Amino acid sequence: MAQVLYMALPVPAKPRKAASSSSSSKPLKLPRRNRSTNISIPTVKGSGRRLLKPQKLNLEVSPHRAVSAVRLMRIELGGAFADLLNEKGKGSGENEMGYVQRTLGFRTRELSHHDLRLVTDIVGGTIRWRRYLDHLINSLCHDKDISSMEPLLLQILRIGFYEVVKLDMPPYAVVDENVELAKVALRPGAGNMVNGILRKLVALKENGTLPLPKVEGDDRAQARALATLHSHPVWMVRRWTKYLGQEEAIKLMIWNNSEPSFSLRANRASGFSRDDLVAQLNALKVPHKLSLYLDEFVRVKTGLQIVIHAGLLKKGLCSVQDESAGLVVSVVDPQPGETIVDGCAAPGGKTLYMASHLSGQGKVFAVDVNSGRLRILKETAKLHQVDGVITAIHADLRTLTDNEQLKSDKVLLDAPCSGLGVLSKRADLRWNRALKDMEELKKLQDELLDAASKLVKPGGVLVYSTCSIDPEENDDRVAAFLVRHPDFRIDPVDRYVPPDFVTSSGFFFSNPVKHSLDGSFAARLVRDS
Ligand SMILES: C[S@@+](CC[C@H](N)C(=O)[O-])C[C@H]1O[C@@H](n2cnc3c(N)ncnc32)[C@H](O)[C@@H]1O
Repeated sequence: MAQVLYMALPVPAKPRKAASSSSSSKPLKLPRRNRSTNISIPTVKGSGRRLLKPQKLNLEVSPHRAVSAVRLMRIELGGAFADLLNEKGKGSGENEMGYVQRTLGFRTRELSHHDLRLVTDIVGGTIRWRRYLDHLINSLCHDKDISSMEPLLLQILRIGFYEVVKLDMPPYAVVDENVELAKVALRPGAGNMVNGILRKLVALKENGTLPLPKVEGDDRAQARALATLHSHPVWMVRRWTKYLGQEEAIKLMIWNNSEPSFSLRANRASGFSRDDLVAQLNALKVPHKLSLYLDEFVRVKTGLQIVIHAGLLKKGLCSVQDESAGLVVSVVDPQPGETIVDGCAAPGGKTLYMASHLSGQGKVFAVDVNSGRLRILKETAKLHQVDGVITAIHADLRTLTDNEQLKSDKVLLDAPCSGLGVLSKRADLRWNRALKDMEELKKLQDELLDAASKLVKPGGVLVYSTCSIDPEENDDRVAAFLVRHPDFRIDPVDRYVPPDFVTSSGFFFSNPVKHSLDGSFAARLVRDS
């Protein structure tokens, strides 16, 4: 009965062993004990209680490390999206326990909100720093090539290395906990190996002799060293060094590796003002700052989990939306009574914001080729009480060019892009992009621009936007478009966004390093009457 109660109530964290900042030369001894137990876990389903079949419950392994290791494996092997927001639902702690059970062979206690926060930090950080961590692991495992290492063992090592080197956690606790995880989830020998390697790392760190590369030699060698030191793919370092210079490229990588901050947009279509949002954030004790640029936006550095758990998003009172995305909508400048095509609309961040500007008069045609993402858009539109002005269209934009009914005052093309402007929020993205993607993306962007232009009424406006900082996806696409479509001209955006965001060509550009926002781009193009 005591164990049943244990599952039903929030469980206090396992008492930590005394942390030590010095690394003793003695091998770390782990107490021999029975680490798992078979118990029945009662769950409440609907109105009746249902007894699940007995599950192996492990009370010794730290739950957030076990969940982090399994999530990292899923992301790397299965390509699962790094759900850094950790909303309840798919990818959340609750569902994840099933993956833990299947992967490790045991469950841990359920995750508390604090555990979920730790999972988010560890998973995000370990992914961001993967190249750097792997370099260190490789250097310390002379006899083992990490590409042939068991996937779970590698993830446990990465977590331990990240905690020691980047989180500066007490080494004793990190070694002890990760050794425990490796022993229980793999075998005692794996625990011994983790023990030996982590202890070597701790010693090197304390002596200030981590084996890191020097930035020297020719351009290629320097790019390789920087790529390791700042944990990015070499091709990105080379590209940014070419476009921005080495100093700015380094600043950008430092930004991409920093903890992301988020903005919230109060949904005025639900009658919820920014003052209302601020009052709620004060009540929840979530630190925040008003946006300097947009009336409905508030910046939140920490405490997003609290906002999510308080249900503000689920009630449609606000959205998580970066100010840079809000400023793209400012470039569109939606007005009541207008018809607007959002050509690549899902999951709908900009559609919903544009719709909220229409005050119930006008129409947004939200087109997207991805039915799943479009479904999310439709559901959120209802929640945000703007579904009356939104018509969702499941189609490839390139097939809609002859549709007279869609000819609109304004067309927004928020094109599929590399996402190189949002790497601080999308920790996994840098490893999922390749240089060859850029060529395919540019071709798609040109085709979509051509298609979008056919839906603009004479005298109407086409806004082309991306969440990329790469000139080849931004300025260059616009320049190529204007050559193909001499009936369009640039309308400088200085009437729509603060001067700090206006480029010399009259485009909108948010620079992550300069503005502390996601990187995004928008060009406003007017069609001849
Ligand atoms: C950058 S995302 C759009 C984000 C969206 N505007 C927002 O603010 O939430 C690009 C979208 O383009 C869609 N897409 C890609 N190719 C498309 C095509 N040929 N026709 C229509 N939509 C397309 C993708 O499914 C994806 O949802």
